[in-house]
Amino acid sequence: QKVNKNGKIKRPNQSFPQTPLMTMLAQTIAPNFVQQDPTDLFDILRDKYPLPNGLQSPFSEYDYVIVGAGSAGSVLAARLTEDPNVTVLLLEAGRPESLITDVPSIAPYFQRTEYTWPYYMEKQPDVCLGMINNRCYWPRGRAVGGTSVINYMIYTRGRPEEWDRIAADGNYGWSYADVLNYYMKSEKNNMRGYENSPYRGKSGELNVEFVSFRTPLIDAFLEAGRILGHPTIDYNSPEQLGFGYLQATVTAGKRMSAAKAFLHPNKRRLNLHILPMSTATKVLIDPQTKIANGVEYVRNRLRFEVKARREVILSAGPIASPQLLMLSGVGPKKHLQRHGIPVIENLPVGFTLYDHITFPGLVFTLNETNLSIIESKEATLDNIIQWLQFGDGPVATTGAAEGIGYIKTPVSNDPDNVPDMELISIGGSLVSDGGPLGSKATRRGMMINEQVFDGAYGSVDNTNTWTAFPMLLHPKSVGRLELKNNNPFSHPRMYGNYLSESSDVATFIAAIRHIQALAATEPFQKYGARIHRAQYPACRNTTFDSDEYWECAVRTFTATLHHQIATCRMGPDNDPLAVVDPELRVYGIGRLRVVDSSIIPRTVSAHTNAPAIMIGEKAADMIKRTWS
Ligand SMILES: Cc1cc2nc3c(=O)[nH]c(=O)nc-3n(C[C@H](O)[C@H](O)[C@H](O)COP(=O)(O)OP(=O)(O)OC[C@H]3O[C@@H](n4cnc5c(N)ncnc54)[C@H](O)[C@@H]3O)c2cc1C
Repeated sequence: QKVNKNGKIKRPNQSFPQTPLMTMLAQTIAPNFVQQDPTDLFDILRDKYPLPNGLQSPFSEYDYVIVGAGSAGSVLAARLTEDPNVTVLLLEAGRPESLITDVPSIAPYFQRTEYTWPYYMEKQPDVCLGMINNRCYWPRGRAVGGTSVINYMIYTRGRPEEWDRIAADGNYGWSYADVLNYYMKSEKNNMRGYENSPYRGKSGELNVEFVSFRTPLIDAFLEAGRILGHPTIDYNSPEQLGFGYLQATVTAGKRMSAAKAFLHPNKRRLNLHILPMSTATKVLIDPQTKIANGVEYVRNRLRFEVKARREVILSAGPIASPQLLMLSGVGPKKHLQRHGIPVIENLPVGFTLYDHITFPGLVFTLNETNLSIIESKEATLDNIIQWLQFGDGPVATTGAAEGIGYIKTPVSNDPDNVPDMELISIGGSLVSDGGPLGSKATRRGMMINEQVFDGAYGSVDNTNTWTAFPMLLHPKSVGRLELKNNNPFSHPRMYGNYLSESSDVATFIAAIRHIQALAATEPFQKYGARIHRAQYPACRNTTFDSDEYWECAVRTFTATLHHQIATCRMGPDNDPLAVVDPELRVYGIGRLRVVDSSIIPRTVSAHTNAPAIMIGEKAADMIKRTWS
């Protein structure tokens, strides 16, 4: 194949032709597999995943081929290869993580780096008005470790009622009691005070810790919560709703990605072959038998095929897994035909897409200095050395997120004790990394329009502030994912369809009122907390602090917290929107499963890293059972 100047394969709009000579040649040039990219200046800082035992190239056949070494794929590969007689190839498009991605406080930086798939939501006229080109940015992780290498490390599991509802829909094996076992299996709880909790795992590989550095603002948040009736609790315990200190996937102050937990310790297993920088382009499915038997992938600009004796498993995440299914002929018939893809199975791939959105613009100014995190003050050599040596200090903060509170707003009509909003207390706000020397990484990571930002927050940039991000847990609005074309290197079209239901807007406004009430309590008032009167171009005709103003504000800074789910929705066989069954097998196709956050069928009150890891754990047991 020809290669363009960016190192990307130039390919026509149809799948590229297989030339046997090319494949043979590729498979005999061993350095293509063992050599890292020689132009990669940061290679020295990265983890390495050579093939074990000095192997120069991968086998042509494995028991399992897993696509995507992300949160789910990493744990799945590790568990399947516990049996030394089982072989696994783990294909990953991204590179291994590095010393830099270990630094929790710079999490916002990674939303626009080589570790990111730079996806955008399709333009929606009434949201994301304050973003560059009025479009919301949907970055995903592209790394060994997947999105857990670029995320904010927040550890949450979802409420019992939510998982029980998923099970009640006909998804056997997915009740809260079932999933709790798998959450606990992965977890190594390192949080003082929770040692004897019956809900915390002790001997897993995934370290969960409190963040070692906190500002006084988190104690104000928790105290304000108690005043308004929210107890301070372990918010991941099933008993009640409340507020708590942030629980994070970190180990001694450093990021604990899924790769660090599950792949790094097992990289010398002879039966686990991990191939970074290898992009799957298609699942090979026999159109007659409808059985998946391998994967086509591209590495070092060359095309390869690998066979799977038992199963192919897609763990490429909520955007790439449905895309790969559709490219392979599994998806909505008419849609595939429109793109010239031969249809093997007609399934509603991409028909359901939920996301968790937030409004990051509710900023409270404070009248004391040295309260909140201000990047330009914290970025000192002393602090960096402190973190390198001891894993604490301001560099250990997970992007300044410090606490979480679950609330059920007055507009909720949920009959159960299920929250409709999560509040994330920040030891600062969107303005904390501004100023002349500031990185502005948070606003840039969200692709906020700088002019709109400066107009709204310029007067308080780089000052002491507090905010809580309200995260809409159970949106009624449903999005959709489609192919743009049949080129595996194109990004799909993603429609968030945000705030298209009025109840979603009402829930946001109710949450904003609740955050205002928290800020009005004594713990915040002793710091002189005052709401900042941000002015947005689109909201000029509204009165500040009216419901109309807040709706407009939310539609201006409509930011995703990156929890897209349900694009390969799990469901029983009578669910017209289901793509996989409760054992994650793709309907109508043999030996093909999807194992990642794309299968979560309904919204849960959780950031989706821990759920994805839980899904990988659970899938490993289901797969082992199938083949035992
Ligand atoms: C900026 C950001 C912040 C977040 N913060 C949090 C947080 O604080 N807490 C939390 O719980 N969740 C958070 N999330 C969400 C969470 O991290 C993800 O939902 C979760 O990691 C998804 O796991 P997954 O296994 O479904 O997919 P991923 O972890 O995304 O893994 C998919 C993998 O497949 C690879 N891949 C894709 N296509 C191909 C292909 N064709 N060939 C080979 N490999 C391929 C990708 O490169 C990736 O490594 C955040 C997400 C983002 C983007």
